[in-house]
Amino acid sequence: MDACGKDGNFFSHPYEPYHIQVQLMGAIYDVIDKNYKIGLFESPTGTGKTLSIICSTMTWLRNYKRQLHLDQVNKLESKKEEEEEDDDEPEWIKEVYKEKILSKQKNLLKDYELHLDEFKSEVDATVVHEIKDNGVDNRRRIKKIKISVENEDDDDDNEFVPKDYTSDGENSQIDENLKIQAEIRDLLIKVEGLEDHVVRDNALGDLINECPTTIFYSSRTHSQLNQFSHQVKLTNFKSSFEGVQERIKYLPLASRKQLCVHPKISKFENVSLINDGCLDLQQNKSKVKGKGNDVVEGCQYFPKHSDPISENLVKRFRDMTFSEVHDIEDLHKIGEKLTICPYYSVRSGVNISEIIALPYQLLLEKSARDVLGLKLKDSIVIIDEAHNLLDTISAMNSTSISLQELSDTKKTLKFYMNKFRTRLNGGNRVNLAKIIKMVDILQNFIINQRNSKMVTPGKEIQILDIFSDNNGDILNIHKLDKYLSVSKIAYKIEGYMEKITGRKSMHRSMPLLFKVTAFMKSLANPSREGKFFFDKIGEDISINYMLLDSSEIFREIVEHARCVILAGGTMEPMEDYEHYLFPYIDKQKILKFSCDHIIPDDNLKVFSVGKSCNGLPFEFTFDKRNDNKMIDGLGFTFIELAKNIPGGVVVFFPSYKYLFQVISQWQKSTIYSILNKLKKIFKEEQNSTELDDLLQNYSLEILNNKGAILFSVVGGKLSEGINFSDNLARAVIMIGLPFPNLFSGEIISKRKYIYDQVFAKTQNKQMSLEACTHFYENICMRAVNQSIGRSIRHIGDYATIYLIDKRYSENTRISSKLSGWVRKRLVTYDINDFRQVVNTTRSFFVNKGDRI
Ligand SMILES: Nc1ncnc2c1ncn2[C@@H]1O[C@H](COP(=O)(O)OP(=O)(O)OP(=O)(O)O)[C@@H](O)[C@H]1O
Ligand code: SF4
Repeated sequence: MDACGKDGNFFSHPYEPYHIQVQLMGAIYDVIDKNYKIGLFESPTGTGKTLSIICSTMTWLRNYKRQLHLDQVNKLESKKEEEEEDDDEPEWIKEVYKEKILSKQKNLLKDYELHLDEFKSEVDATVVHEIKDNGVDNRRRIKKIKISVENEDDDDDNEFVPKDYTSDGENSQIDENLKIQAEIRDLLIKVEGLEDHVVRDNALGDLINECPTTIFYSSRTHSQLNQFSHQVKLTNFKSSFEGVQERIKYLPLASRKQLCVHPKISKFENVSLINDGCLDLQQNKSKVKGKGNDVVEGCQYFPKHSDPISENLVKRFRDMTFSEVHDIEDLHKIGEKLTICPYYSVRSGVNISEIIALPYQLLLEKSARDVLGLKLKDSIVIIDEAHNLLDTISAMNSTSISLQELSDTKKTLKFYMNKFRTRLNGGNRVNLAKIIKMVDILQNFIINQRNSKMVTPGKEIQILDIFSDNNGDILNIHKLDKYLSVSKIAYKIEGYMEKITGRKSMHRSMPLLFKVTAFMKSLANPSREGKFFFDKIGEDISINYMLLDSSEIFREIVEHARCVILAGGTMEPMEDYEHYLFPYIDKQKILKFSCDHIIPDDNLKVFSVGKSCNGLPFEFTFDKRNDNKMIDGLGFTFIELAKNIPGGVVVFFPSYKYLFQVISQWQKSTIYSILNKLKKIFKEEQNSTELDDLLQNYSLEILNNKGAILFSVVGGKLSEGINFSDNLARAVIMIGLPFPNLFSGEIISKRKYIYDQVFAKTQNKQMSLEACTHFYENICMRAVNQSIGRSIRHIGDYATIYLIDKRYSENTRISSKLSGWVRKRLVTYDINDFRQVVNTTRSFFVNKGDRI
């Protein structure tokens, strides 16, 4: 039970909750119920955080809804009394009246639940399973229907030519009157036998949710969101009306990348291309040559508002979605089955939902929220894996372009212009020429600055300087920005280049022309809180635009929501969120809670190792880390540890470069081969795509032999999201402190910004410098906490952690920034006495029953 007597039953937890889960659920409930504005929660991975979040928020919501119903009845009753003015009705009549109003609402919910029951069996029996079991047939059907669209591989490349453009942007209106071919729709209905359903009155669901509060759950990756859906599936909550079985109304939202069912558009790897491809389809009536000269306008899956058949399909989609808890993949299948676009159809469920799960992008961007119709007012906003939230908001609003990229873009644009010159109207030609000119201006600016030795990382750039000796101006950028948005030219050109070169630009995180487009948009609309500056990537020079203050973007969410909950496995140090994410919030309105781990105290030991086994001090600072004697000392220390640790050992290095430097040094002597014999060495490669193979081979080695050692990099592919339970990591070793590069343009700009902000407030140099140091250290320590949290995954798990650098023990500010559950298990001993580390390690594992 928590301090207020709430236990697992109160929260309808599907398991017997761990002690810390009860505490966490109680604290989250309090944030919502006691009108805190912000909750900051750290719950180590493996402690069932997701269920704690779901159970506490849903319990509160259902309690709130019950109370809301009673309040509504009381309000109506008082209104009636006021109108009738004589209040001498007996109490029992009032009760009957109340009962009557309540049962009306209750019956609505009951009817909707019964209505959903019908869909549930249908979804189970026909959609999900049929597609799984019988996928080939379904896919073939869909292929057949869309054959005309597939055949649009026109010889004359029409699809890559933008629609005629005029400068007043008259083509910018999305044509709302696009018609989805009636014949195709009829054909689909015949194939699917949907007539019965579409004529059914599906309006029931529209009425059932009068609660103004929705729970928004947001996480970074698609797999985290799916994991959340699976945890929601495990739960069941007390209904908001006695005697009615009330389902959780759960709606997962995603981008077109996950939800587009168009056979061609959905094939693009890159979300920008899918977005523009979809919008382009809707903007342009694409005449398509197919069998029987079919003409398809827009996307045939796009829901059409004035078409009753289409509207009914959307409602049907919504009810199938709510018939049980579904994940994104299910929604995709339901959309395919109903031949209605899931990306657009999900919006019909927004007002009924109790929990909406969505990726960061859709929550954090105002335009995305508006398009989806998400109302944050009075809502409970949960941001999971929130340790990178500041960086994520900054990255979402930052852009960059390098000299090399500008040069490649110019070549591509010129090539495209030559190819399509005769088919581009005047408006397109003029604007493409202007884009080339703008690229020229940027290129020349960088080259001139470089030649005048004016380029240093972090050096601020004023937009006006870029345009000072040329005739490009800000007005032009605004016009170009509009052209880029309306014409979808980046999509057209990238699509064409991919076709002729076979080059998969779609595989890049962002195709080049989209990058240039995004950068030009920043030039056109820089935020007050953003800055332009130079940076260097090897020999290449870039101009970066970075949002330095994320709090303004986040402010609208905080101000509208009832409360915002930031949760994560490693949230410490937490002060950055208060300083840089919601500095305007009164501290009294913030509740912070850092959970212990579920493991018993003696299942984890943490050592800070200040000296090697041969007595050399460990200090992996930038200046000292190249000392080969220290690197050899590290090797001997590893050998000693490897002799005394069972199973797998995961090691985190501060960078790939340093990892390879250390290995090549060890290979010069016998260190590498001795260690490799004790535990086979595996290492993460910077550009490797074969992570699964690496992990599988590492696991197999541990299973079959004496264990293995895995070298990886902080911030690399293995430091987040991958869990090393049990024998996969009996030890985690952290080498040094992974500070980001102090001389990168990004860090220089951020530190300067923080300094200026603090100085403006305090006029105190010392305090301003300290704020910069804290900020810099916090980035490092969050990364340390994230990496070392990989090894303990469940209540019975046990491991040791070695923090290899004397600064971990000598600098108390550093050790105070370790996660609470790690800090409290730091072994106190003479850090210069390595024997003690070895002996304690040995007895730790012997006590656990391991054979060393
Ligand atoms: N009290 C409990 N008893 C048994 N199993 C539980 C309990 N609480 C949660 N679980 C289950 O344990 C599994 C692991 O949960 P896990 O710790 O990974 O969730 P999490 O803390 O949200 O993880 P992460 O921080 O990695 O997102 C889940 O399948 C969950 O259903
Ligand atoms: S309307 Fe839907 S299915 Fe059609 S292209 Fe757009 S996202 Fe894809």
